[in-house]
Amino acid sequence: MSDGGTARAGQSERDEARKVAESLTYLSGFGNEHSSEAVPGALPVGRNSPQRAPLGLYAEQLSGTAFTEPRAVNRRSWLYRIRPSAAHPAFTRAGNGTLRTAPFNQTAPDPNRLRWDPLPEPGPDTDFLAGLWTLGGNGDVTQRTGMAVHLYHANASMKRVFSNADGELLIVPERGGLLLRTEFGLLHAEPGHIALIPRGVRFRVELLDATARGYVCENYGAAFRLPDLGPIGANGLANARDFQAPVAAYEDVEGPVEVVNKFCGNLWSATYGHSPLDVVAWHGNYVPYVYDLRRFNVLGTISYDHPDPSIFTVLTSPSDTPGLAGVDFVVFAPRWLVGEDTFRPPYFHRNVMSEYMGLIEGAYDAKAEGFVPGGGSLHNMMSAHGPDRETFERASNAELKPQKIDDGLAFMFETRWPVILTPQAARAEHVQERYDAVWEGFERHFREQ
Ligand SMILES: O=C(O)Cc1cc(O)ccc1O
Ligand SMILES: [Fe+2]
Repeated sequence: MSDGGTARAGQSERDEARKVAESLTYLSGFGNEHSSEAVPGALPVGRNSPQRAPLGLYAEQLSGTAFTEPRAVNRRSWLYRIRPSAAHPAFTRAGNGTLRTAPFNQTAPDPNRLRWDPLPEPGPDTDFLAGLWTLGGNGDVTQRTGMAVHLYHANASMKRVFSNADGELLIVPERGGLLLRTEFGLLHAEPGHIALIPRGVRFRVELLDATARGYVCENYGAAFRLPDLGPIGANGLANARDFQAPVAAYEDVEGPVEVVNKFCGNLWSATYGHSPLDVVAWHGNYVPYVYDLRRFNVLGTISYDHPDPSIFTVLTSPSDTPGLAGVDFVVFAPRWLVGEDTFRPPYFHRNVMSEYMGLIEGAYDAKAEGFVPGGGSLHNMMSAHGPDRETFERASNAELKPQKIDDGLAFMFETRWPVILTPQAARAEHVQERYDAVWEGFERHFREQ
């Protein structure tokens, strides 16, 4: 096929995938006990593991938590599939590409404020998995602690299937829609949505546009959950009912399918004789999901001062110390600012937590320039940061009438441990050399009386 022919074939595949993505239906609710069958009668009734599962299917339990974890956090699903997952040959090592895993110990932890431009263009035929590029992270995958920050840039749909034994993947698209074909069914995520693939769940990413770009938080720790609301009450922030899980959908493919598994940092590959996305029915509460960040119910001050951004937490992965997250996912969504006698943008601060920020769209209210969609910044623990000079001057002198911030969508992965860079991130061509300059030139205004 000529190049033009390949491009046209790619376009018609994407059109097909988009049609599928736009006609999906979902099950709603975070952490619910869902059940779904693609063929009526495929789910056993009244038991999980009958002597013979309906329709000649094989039953399998997928455990996301230890069997004995408390009921409120216990996560598992029962899958009814055409072939047992166990039916596969040995995995052999594959190249890791630009994907890296904790422990991150190849660079000296960096106290500097750092900022990157977007990733460069991907090479030809780069699928989502090959397009993953690790910026850094913390913890130790073998201890199931910590997290990694990845970015991705892809221009081809995956033909292979991927699963990650190392942690869950929180995907934050910034450019290009995604169709995620998972064992549980199909999910559609556009920029402004997030998609979450639990640890160990197999999936394939198909592109709905010519290129796809975005961010991934890989969470080695406890599964993301909704934060407690405390005095906020029973509603608000991300509402549980807006999280959407797939309905069962299966591929009945006999023939070679490459399955790639990330295990303790390395990619391993095996060629199965069938598609492992062959789950005809399932039930349980360990499921992939999507969420539209524009549904986030943003709360803030209606009197004075700038609240801490924990009030914008969408999902949190608790650690063993109450209130101290392994990682929080925080969104800065459109909102009104009304604080009186208040410096309204983010304040200057030094934080014991480490902050990686990305931008999905538009601009962010603490930075006048240089923080661009697809780029990112890292303010490691205790590093001094906040508004750049231009933002400071503007906000200090602004007339404080009610103001709608609706020109952007930014987010933060905030973690209790410093983010240690990979060598490729430390030396990247797209690192901004003079980021410190955004805090240069603050005038001295101090007067003793
Ligand atoms: O640094 C940042 O821009 C993130 C941030 C936002 C905010 O509103 C308050 C504190 C904070 O760390
Ligand atoms: Fe900050």
